[in-house]
Amino acid sequence: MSTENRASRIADALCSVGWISLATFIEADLAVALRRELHTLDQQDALTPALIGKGPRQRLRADIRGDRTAWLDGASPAQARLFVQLEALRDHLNRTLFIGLEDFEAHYALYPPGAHYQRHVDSFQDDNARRVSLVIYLNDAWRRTDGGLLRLYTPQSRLIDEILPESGHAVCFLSENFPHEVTPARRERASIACWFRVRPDTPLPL
Ligand SMILES: O=C(O)CCC(=O)C(=O)O
Ligand SMILES: [Fe+2]
Repeated sequence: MSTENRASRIADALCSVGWISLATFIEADLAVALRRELHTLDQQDALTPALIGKGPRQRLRADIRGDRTAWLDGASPAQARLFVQLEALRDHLNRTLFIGLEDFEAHYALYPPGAHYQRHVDSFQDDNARRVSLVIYLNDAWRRTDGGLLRLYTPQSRLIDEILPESGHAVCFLSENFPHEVTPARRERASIACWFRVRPDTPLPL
């Protein structure tokens, strides 16, 4: 599927049901290159325990989330390739949904065995700039028994789907509307989480 077709499937889903799970968001060789880079960063101790909250409220809570993360800057060849796709998606969503996504931020996340991420929504109490969440998975041959499932809920807390974090797969949803959690992983779990953002203090669409 072309980048344009993929983007239009995502746009259609976001404006109808508000979420989509995609079996192939990035090509297999790009997933391999990104996973290698993530492991190199880990070996260099460049990943830091993820914090929750924002600004002065930020704190470390391994009981809430146990992953280690590193922001992407788009500089390496693999990241540059990914950023072209993310930028094309941002542009497409803006042209079709008129949501004014100004930029995106993306981080690598590595969940060691035993780590999880409690149920949450991706926008902050005092900052709702994040409008679209996209998580891309980088793990080979993931089985349900490996845990580490993304459980996605409706705004009314009904379970919608459980997504396996299999290499190349992605899930995309409206950041404010869909609570979600990562169940405890039984093996190391690698991913990239991205958030497309509007300018701060933009009112929510009616
Ligand atoms: O890795 C996932 O499946 C979801 C991660 C997540 O919810 C987050 O980083 O906000
Ligand atoms: Fe999240």
